This record gives sequence, structure tokens and C-alpha cells, in this order.
Amino acid sequence: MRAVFPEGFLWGVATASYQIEGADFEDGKGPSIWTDFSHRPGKVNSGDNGDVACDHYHRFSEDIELMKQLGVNSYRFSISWSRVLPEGRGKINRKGSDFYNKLIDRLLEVGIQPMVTLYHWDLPLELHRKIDGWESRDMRHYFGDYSSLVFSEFGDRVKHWITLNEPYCSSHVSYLWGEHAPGKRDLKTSLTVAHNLLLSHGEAVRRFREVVKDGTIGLANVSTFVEPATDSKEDRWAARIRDQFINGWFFETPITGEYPSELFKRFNDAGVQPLIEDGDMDLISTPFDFWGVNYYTRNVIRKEESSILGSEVVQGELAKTEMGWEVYPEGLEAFLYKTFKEYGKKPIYITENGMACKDKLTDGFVEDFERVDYMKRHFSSALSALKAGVDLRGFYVWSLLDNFEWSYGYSKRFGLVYVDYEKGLKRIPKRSYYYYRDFLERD
Ligand SMILES: CO[C@H](O)c1c[n+]2c([nH]1)[C@H](O)[C@@H](O)[C@H](O)[C@H]2CO
Repeated sequence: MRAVFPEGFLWGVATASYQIEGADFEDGKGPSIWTDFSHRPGKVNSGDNGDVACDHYHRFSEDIELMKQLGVNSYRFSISWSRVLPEGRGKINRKGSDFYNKLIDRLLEVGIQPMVTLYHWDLPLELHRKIDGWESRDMRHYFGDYSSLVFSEFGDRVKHWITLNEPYCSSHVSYLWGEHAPGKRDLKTSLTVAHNLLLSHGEAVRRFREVVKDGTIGLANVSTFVEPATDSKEDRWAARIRDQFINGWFFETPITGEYPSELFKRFNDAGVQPLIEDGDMDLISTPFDFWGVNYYTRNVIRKEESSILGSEVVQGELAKTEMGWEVYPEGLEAFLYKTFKEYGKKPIYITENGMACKDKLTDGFVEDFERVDYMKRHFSSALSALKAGVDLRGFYVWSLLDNFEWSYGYSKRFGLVYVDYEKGLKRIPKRSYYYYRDFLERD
């Protein structure tokens, strides 16, 4: 099926720094908010943390060889801000930047194009402690300075950049639901954080234009297909409002320069709306080049007036992954089409798509047929979107390796490659790795 995708289409795998690198205290790296959070009792399953993770910091050559054998032409990874700027600002840590220079150079040597995420949730702990991290409006300046630094360091070789991975998670999962670092639970704070993240996104785009003249930059969002539990007027309204919260807040706002009006009014009436200062919405809507769509599943929504969102998520009836997420490839095509049509007709990359399975080693191998089926169905959905006119430019499977799945620790496996945490982090390609390799090989 690969042959029917456009020439130059990017087929890749995706990872993130805190989830795979390890070496969390090595070679001058500063702690992040996830260093702190994962070491707090009760925050992460089984007390797991990213101190070692997949030890990618030391094994990156082996992991690039796995990508080369797989046949991908691109690799999406994130830079650990506190590895290059241990305190989030000030003096660069050369050993940290050297790691990424070696990684990027090796990728290019084997014909793999890097796509680099500036921020995938691992904020330097010093910024959190000294200026309250993302709660501070000043973060846009520090994120801008960090962005300018890495653009200058790597922008000669890295031509595809993402400012933020899922500001929805960095705000609401982290400051409203409290499941991610720093684990706070307050809606007004969460909306303030979301505002500061979007300001920082805009600032990074402006810095990018000053430094990298021949590259492209985008924003990668949670992209959950939202639909009503019933066709009732109440549930259809509830789904619309919930869609504005999960998706519209981070897709519509950077395009229009305005928050989704219905939901913003609800928040304003409740006195929890973010404080917007002159120039903020212009900065947030600084024009950028592409969307990153992180699609996994759908949310089925019904009206629930006791919630400020006026809704609750209900369990759908479809088969679910180990995360309890429904397998719903149809939602990918619909989401891609809506994003392309309604949010600026920008090129789109599927920057994450994958599933957690009950991966078990049997005679030294993992027959993850469910993941093969999931991939086939989502590849097919992506092709349908392309045929419907969506300017889809690439597809990154989450993830190359089993890795640190945030508050679930190492209990959830998303990798095409099994990581044997009991036996020296040995890498063992699964059935899905070979499916993807054959898919990429076949014309
Ligand atoms: C609804 O899923 C989210 O969009 C989402 C899923 N995922 C993500 N975001 C994050 O970007 C990754 O770091 C996670 O490892 C990955 C798997 O959980």
C-alpha cells in the first residue's frame, strides 16, 4: 500500500526524551519536572522513573540501526531542554548538545530525516521552582531563548520542527487532572498554563523565522475524535463543547487568534478564563507551517451538567487497547479532514499513532497481531484522507521502543520493538516491526 502514498511522504517512528533517554543525572544534565514527579511516592505506577528508561542516551547507535533496518525515512524525537540548558536558561551544557549532534549526524548518515520536538513535557525543574514554570507569563521568553539556541545549534541539519507536544497534556493532564508533572488540580491555573504554552509556541515560531530560513515548524496536538453518545440535542451540544476543550482550544486558537467562543464564555462566566493581555492573541496566532496530529482514539460524550464542561466521557462499545482506548481508525480520517478543512488548510503530519498491547515474550518473540491490525487499519484511514484531498505529508508510529509511559511507568508497551527491562534492556523487534518493515519495503 505504500506505493499509493505520495513521493516524499515521510514514514517514521516517534519517541520523546524523558521516555527513552535515561542518563537523567549524567553529563551535566539538569533535573526536569518529571525527574521530581517520578520520584514522588504514588505518582508513577510501581514507583517507576526515567532515570535509566531505555538507556537510549548510550544506545542511540543501536536504536538508529533498528530504524535503518526498519526502513523508515524519518524519526521524530524530542530534545531534553534540561540536557542542553541544565537550569532552563543561561549556559549551554556542551555534553548535552553533543549528544544531539551525534544523534542527528548519525540519522542523516543513514538517510533518516529528523523531526525534532522542542518540548515534550520535561520542563527544567529550576524554572518550575524559580518562576513557577508554565504558570508564569515569563516562560515565553525562556522558551524563546531555548528555542533560538537549539535552532542555532541544529537548524543547519534539522528542517522539520515541532514547538510543543500536546499543550493539552502539559496543561490539563498536568494542572487540572493532576496525573502528570507537576500534578496540580485547578482549572483556572490549567487555563493560565495553556495560555502561556500557546504564547510560548508563538514566540518559538517567531524565533524560528529569524534563525532557520529553509525549514518548517508546526504544533503537535492531542487529536481525539469526539462524538455524542446519542443523537439528542443535549449530547450533540455536550460533544461540541468537549471538542472545543480537547481539540479546538489548541487547534482553533492558533489559527483564529481567538479561543473557541462558546467554551470561553462558560469559563468566563465561571471566572476561570485566562488573563489575556494586549498582543497575546497576535503572538499565539503567529503563522506556522504544519499541524502535527497525534491520533489514538475517540471519546464518546454525553451531557452532564454538574461538570463545568457540561459533559462526561462514556465507555464506547468498540474493542479497546491496554490503555482502555477504543480502536477507531474511522476517527482518524474524519479528524484529518476536519483539521485540514477548518484549521487553515495546512499540511498535516500524523506525528503519533499506535497502541498499547499485552505484549508477552513467548520463545523470545512477541506476536503482537493486534498492533499489526491497528496499524493496517490506521494506514488505510490515512490513505482515505489523502484521497479525500487532505495534504497529508507523513505518518509517525508511536513508538519505536517500549518506553516510560508517564504515570503508567513501564507497565504499558507501545513499541514496535520490545524492551526487556528484566534482561539488560535488550531490544527485540515484534511482529509489528516486521510488518512495518515489509510495508515500507513493498512498492
Ligand atoms: C490520547 O492520547 C494522547 O494523544 C497521547 C498518547 N501518547 C501521547 N499523547 C504522548 O505524546 C506520548 O508521550 C505517549 O507516550 C503516547 C501514548 O500514550
